[in-house]
Amino acid sequence: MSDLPLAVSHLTKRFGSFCAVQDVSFELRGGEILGFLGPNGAGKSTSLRLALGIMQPDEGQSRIYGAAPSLKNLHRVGFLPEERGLYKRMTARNVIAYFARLKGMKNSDALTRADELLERFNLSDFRKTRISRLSKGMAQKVQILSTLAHEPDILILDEPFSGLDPVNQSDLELLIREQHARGASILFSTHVMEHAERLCDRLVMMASGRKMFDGSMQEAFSLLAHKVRLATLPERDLAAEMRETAFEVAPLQVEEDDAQRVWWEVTLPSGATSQDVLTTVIQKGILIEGFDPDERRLRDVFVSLVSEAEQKYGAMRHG
Ligand SMILES: Nc1ncnc2c1ncn2[C@@H]1O[C@H](COP(=O)(O)OP(=O)(O)OP(=O)(O)O)[C@@H](O)[C@H]1O
Repeated sequence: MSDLPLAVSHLTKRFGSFCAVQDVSFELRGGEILGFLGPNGAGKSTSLRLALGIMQPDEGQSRIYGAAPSLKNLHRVGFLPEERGLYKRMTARNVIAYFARLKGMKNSDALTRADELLERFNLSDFRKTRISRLSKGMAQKVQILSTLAHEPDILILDEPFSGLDPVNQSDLELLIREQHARGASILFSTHVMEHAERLCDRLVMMASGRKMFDGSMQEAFSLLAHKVRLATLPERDLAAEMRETAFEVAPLQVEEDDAQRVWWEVTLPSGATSQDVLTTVIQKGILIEGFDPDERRLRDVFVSLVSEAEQKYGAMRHG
């Protein structure tokens, strides 16, 4: 039996002539946090439903610890679906305990666990409040707690951050880290790159129904040209003076700034570091008046892959 918590291969799903998911393969490895990224309509939720056997693929297969999804192995999974919904007339405490019991916990243990989780996430005052009386964000927190109350080995969270305020988003990040620390393998989907940047070991990026990237955060960043910004005194023409080097330099701002500096953007060849740029500039006797190291963000990788997918595959998705 495979040790891989989740492995999907060549999943394809069509709705009529529309291809929601096309030949998608990826895996969730033991003990990792995997970010599942993609714009609206990319096929993330459909892929997760296919992965868990909630929906059947037209092609391809899914394996949870080496076996097709079944009641037996789904006990090891906590799934937060995209569509939220809890029994509105039940109290927060009972709803968490109910889901934990469904996944095999004893009633008394399930209630104790519900109390612990509600306390831990500042919802103790609401333990006897019906779901219908909770705010949307609170109800979502309760739903997330219901997903993980039975301490599953695998957590699959579809857009867990959406609809939460910044404080609750931080609480959720903490919760995900705690679940990771106890050994859970976690996959969460999001459009909010910052969460993925802070939490994930690896990323899978979807766009236009296809997998566009699968790799580490570092590998994602290496897809982008690495740039730094440098300021010089206005009399220096850094672009001209660096022409014979491996660095490509372009003026960033024609006007002098308040400190009478001009800014330049330097594109680094692969493997070069910010330090290499500084060394080269200093060796040329150019005074550096300002330095702004590259802040490559996942958002940039995302935008670039999404536009590539739309150009390549956008039209092919329909029929
Ligand atoms: N049951 C369905 N019938 C028809 N089309 C569907 C169905 N489910 C999903 N789709 C379509 O498949 C595409 C992918 O949807 P999916 O919900 O998987 O995307 P997503 O990446 O999760 O998007 P979002 O981030 O907006 O939730 C969308 O264009 C959607 O309209």
